[in-house]
Amino acid sequence: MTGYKSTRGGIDGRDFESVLLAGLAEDGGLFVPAAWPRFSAADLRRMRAMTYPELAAEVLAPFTEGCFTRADLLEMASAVYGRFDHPAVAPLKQLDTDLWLLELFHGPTLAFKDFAMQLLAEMFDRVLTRRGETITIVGATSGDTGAAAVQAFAGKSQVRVAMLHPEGRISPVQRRQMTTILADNVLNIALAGTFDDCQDLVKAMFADQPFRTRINMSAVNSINWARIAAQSVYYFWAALRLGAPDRPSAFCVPTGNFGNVYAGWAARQMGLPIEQLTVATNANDILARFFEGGVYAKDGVVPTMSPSMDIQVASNFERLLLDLEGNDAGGVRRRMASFAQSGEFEVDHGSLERVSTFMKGGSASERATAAMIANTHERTGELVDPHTAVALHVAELHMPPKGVPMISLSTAHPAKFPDAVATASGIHPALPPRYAHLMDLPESTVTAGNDLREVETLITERFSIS
Ligand SMILES: Cc1ncc(COP(=O)(O)O)c(C=O)c1O
Ligand SMILES: N[C@@H](CCOP(=O)(O)O)C(=O)O
Repeated sequence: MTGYKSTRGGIDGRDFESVLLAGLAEDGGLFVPAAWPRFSAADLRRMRAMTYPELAAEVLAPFTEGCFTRADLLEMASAVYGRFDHPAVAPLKQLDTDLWLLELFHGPTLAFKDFAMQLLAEMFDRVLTRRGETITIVGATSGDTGAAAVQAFAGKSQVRVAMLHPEGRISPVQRRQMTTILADNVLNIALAGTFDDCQDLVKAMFADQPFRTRINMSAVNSINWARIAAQSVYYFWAALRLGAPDRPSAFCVPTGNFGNVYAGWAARQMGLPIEQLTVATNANDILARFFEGGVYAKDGVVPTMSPSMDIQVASNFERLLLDLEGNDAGGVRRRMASFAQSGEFEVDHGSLERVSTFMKGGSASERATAAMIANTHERTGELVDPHTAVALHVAELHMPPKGVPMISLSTAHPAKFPDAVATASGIHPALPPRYAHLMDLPESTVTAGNDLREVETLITERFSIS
């Protein structure tokens, strides 16, 4: 059975159910599997014939042993991915000889977050019913996680959701996807600050043990291991469609919190032949700079047309760091302490060289992003959102050797960012009919300062938690 440990070394031997419920480890670290399950080439060949739900059950089964059986997973995944708008769930489109787009925006809230969030909602339902417990999910969003979480958990009797977003820094469509769902178990908080401030507050609430216990706090950001596991499935799906395990593939991933690209790293650890993972950032380029020089140094967050990636502190980077440090949790603790104190740390040259053999980084300026939206439409007829355009720009800079397909992840529907897309391409992307009235519906949000006590009080008062 796969057991879980914390990246900071304070916890070992946890099972999936407690990792799912806890979200963040009690020592401040992130949960990772103590050992990676491995799929052989024969296993991968067998997976080629599977539907998306079957594949999800196959990939996730080793991670959920003791909590969910393969049959449970298949039941949940069939329900979840049956709700997606596209029959292929995650369709692949060829843009050029070796360049492909993996569309991950056909779920209920039009972004890749639905892949994991919808499944997490099913998992929480079953576990909480079994245990007779109620939890409070506290999350931070730069737009898409919040929309996906509110949609997935609204109206659930054993879950309350408090979602913090940076006021004025997400698109109106993203905001309205959260704030127009007027459910008693949902609290939207518009925070005076950046996404990083929101995420810091969530971590501070986790560190406030009495508060954490009082509200029975949980997480659905990608700090929760279940998010990463569920997101790794579409890497298998895409690579298998393009010839894995007999042909390697490369991925380019628009990146902010490093969850999505870490899910690709997880797929590679499980035996999927991924030759290259490219980390694409916008002007908030802490990760791109890391891959250039091995220094991870925080800078101010600047607003861009790809707001979901306006992030400087990439939570999941800590998971990769543990692998780079050769599983030395002490090294992770020291680096994270240095980061907390001075806003930076450095890895040694050997680690950087090792990771650079298969991980590349790059960033796209606002001008390059807009040009990529326009060019892609002109060349291929595809209208892409700004996050997808960032990835396509960086993919062009780091194309793998000829014959290896580069799969660039398309993480959001262009209609979530209509102004940026229209300015770049001259075309106004339309929302699907089910969102026809989104811009007319009443909203519910409270505002808050960047203050731990203020936000904690908002949460306990709103949900009448004594
Ligand atoms: C549309 C979109 N693209 C890319 C990202 C970046 O993904 P990650 O935070 O997993 O790096 C996000 C935010 O998570 C997003 O919402
Ligand atoms: N871009 C994200 C930020 C949070 O990412 P997560 O994957 O850790 O939940 C968003 O859209 O909210």
